[in-house]
Amino acid sequence: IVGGTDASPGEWPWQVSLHVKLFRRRHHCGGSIISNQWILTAAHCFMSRQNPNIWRVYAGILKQSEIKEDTPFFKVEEIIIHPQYTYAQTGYDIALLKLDKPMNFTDLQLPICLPSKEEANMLYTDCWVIGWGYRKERGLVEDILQKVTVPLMSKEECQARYRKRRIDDNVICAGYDEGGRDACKGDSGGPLSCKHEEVWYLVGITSWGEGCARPRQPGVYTKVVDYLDWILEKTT
Ligand SMILES: Cc1c(O)cccc1C(=O)Nc1cccc2ccc(C(=N)N)cc12
Repeated sequence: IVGGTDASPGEWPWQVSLHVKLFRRRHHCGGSIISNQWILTAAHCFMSRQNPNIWRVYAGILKQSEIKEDTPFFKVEEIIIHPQYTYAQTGYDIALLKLDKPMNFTDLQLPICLPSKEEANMLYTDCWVIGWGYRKERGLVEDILQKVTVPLMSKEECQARYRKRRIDDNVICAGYDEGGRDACKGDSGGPLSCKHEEVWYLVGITSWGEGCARPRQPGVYTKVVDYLDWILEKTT
């Protein structure tokens, strides 16, 4: 996250850290708890790493330094990548992780609501993106979970910013024309959470952007409401 601030314990209880147990600095992606056995994340997190056995899901943590050899984690029973995914810039950047066993909800690990189809065109005005990703383009994984508020923008405005690309219908863009505040590498798969009438909704999944926090280069997020049928088909 570029231009953010430290999150507080229990502020974002649906955020998880996806680790690959092969490398040293192991946080690879974020994800969101949507039920006691399912995590929603980005498909691009799993390119070249689709073997469920190498992944570990850490929930209820605020700092990466809390994770030691004996810190409990959830194993992944199944990785379901959207069948139309090829790479982040062309959309369908969404994946589901089935945990090997249901988690117990606590104050530090709770699900976030999926948006409803009736609210598909809702203009959310209180949206935040979070993660342990880079603070700048040539950065490192952060220790303390970061948060930053970002305004949503229309698809037309987003397409105007990314003239060289076709902006997929099923994405949401968010960011500031002046730049400075955005998600970045390592935040991928994490939630774009929006609060509406005291309830938090999983509106987007951090997917890509040209660099990070550059002027007129907004963050691009998978538009979760457009995948409700796919999510329900796979998780029920
Ligand atoms: C390609 C690249 C790097 O190698 C290092 C840092 C950023 C980038 C990059 O161009 N964009 C990105 C690469 C991977 C995940 C990203 C997630 C979000 C954003 C965002 N701006 N909202 C940019 C990303």
